[in-house]
Amino acid sequence: MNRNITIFDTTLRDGTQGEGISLSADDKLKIAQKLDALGVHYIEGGNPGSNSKDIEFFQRAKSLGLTAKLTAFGSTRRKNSIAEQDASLLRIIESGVPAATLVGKAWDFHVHTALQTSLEENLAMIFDSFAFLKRSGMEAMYDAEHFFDGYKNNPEYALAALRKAQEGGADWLVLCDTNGGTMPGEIHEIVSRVAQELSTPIGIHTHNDCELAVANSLAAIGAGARQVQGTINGYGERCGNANLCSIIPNLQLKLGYSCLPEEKLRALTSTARFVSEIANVHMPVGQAFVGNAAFAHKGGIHVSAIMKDSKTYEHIQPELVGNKQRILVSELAGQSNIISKAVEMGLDVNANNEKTKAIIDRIKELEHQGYQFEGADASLELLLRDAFTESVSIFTVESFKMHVEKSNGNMISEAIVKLNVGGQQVYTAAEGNGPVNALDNALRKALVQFYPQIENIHLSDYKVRVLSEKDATAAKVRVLIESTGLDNTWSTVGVSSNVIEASWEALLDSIRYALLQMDRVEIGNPPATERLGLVNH
Ligand SMILES: CC(=O)SCCNC(=O)CCNC(=O)[C@H](O)C(C)(C)COP(=O)(O)OP(=O)(O)OC[C@H]1O[C@@H](n2cnc3c(N)ncnc32)[C@H](O)[C@@H]1OP(=O)(O)O
Ligand SMILES: CC(=O)C(=O)O
Repeated sequence: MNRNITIFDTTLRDGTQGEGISLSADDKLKIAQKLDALGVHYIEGGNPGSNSKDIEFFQRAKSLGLTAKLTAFGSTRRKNSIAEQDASLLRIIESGVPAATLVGKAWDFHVHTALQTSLEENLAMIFDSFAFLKRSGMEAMYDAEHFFDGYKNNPEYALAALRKAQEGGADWLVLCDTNGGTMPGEIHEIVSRVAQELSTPIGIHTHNDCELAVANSLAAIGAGARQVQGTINGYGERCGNANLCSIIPNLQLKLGYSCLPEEKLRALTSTARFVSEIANVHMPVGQAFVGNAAFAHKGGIHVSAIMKDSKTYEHIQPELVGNKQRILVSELAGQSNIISKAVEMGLDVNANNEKTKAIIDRIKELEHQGYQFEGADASLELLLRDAFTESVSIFTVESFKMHVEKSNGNMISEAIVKLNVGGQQVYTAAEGNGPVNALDNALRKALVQFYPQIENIHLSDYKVRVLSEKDATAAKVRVLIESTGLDNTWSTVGVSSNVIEASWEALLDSIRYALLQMDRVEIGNPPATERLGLVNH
């Protein structure tokens, strides 16, 4: 039996039908290149009959030299018209791509209600449109819209629609679960019947309205479909399309089908993250296979076993899909979490070390106070280095002052910091577009003469969360700061009942971590406020 599966990516077409997703022509070109590098077989670039951005995309994509086949999307000709004059079909041919996908009705209810035409006219629309594209020398796929709903309502008509596309010369019959309401058992049964009735290869296109798009795609492949359509991260209309980032590894690593060359499968995680960045859609950390937490271990019992053999809590090796194992440190940690993290940092730590037990207790206590270290790797590293290495204090903070004023309608924030850097007292003031920005500017200004690379670091994210009584011992705020520079990104945390103090704490950790990265000096080791170098404030 042929176990090669054709991967058809529609991130650039159906993916952009997802709420909140809008891609420029430049974005689309970048994503197309990434998809090509991943090794997908077809890239549906858009709908040239819909808008000029998609026309521009197809025009510019010609020079990309893609290995994947670019595909343009459109619908069957309009009712009571002729294919040769249909604007949507003409735009597809003009786009110059080798392949086209035409959506056409397969549900009698839709023909009557949405198209408001006769069942015969819809069949003629399908036949004429494919015959025209084939005469124009294109490869052509039939996206049989609402095929499963149509089949359940009127199987003979749904099959007749497929036969018309086949007679017109369609190269693939792609069965669509457009409303996403079909169950995996039904998909298997219906695809099996289609595979018996028609000779043209079958594809599957599912939507995720019942959270079953991946399961339904796998069911269709099991019943004989050989092309699977989907999007990166499952973006798409309403609840989304079938997620190729789950379908591909499930087919290839679990079910023994061949979708992508093994080495290309390793690009899956970076592709998913790249597309999420360009689409500006946050990726769920727990996204299967490619999420940041897909192989992250938090519970002490899990980590203890993972260190003996990662198969104990991992269903595949994360590297197969380009992801990696992560060990999280939190109040649920045991000594295995701490040891594994410390070893990752190159620290010499063993299980029976008194310091290990002390630092676990300290982390649990800090988490109880509202700190959260799994999202603040750099603060955690400082804590562990403080605990396990000889330390040298780089600077101490003698005081800081904030001044916020509204003058002539303008808000002004000014910060003054007094530091002691290697015995030398430094006193600086700086303004900022808010108190935290002013503090950050004043701190850098004080340190830049000693550590010029600090100029290259900036705050890339700032989050404040109010902790309720149930999260901590008293109402407080937790500030998480993400900093970028030195070819790296790191996160730090601060907690206080005062948002300025919590921000200051996270800022100091960020700067101390940066200095550590610069490999100039070791970071200081004081506990609590001293840990932050805050002598007085
Ligand atoms: C299941 C899917 O995801 S299908 C793809 C859905 N994606 C999109 O719709 C995004 C791109 N769409 C567009 O830019 C526009 O809708 C266009 C350019 C295609 C059409 O725009 P308009 O001509 O203004 O029509 P409008 O969007 O209001 O309505 C769709 C028309 O297409 C007709 N139509 C729908 N499906 C088909 C089909 N398979 N074959 C032929 N005609 C169809 C409808 O009957 C309706 O015609 P009517 O105006 O005579 O009632
Ligand atoms: C064609 C398509 O996107 C659908 O039927 O869902």
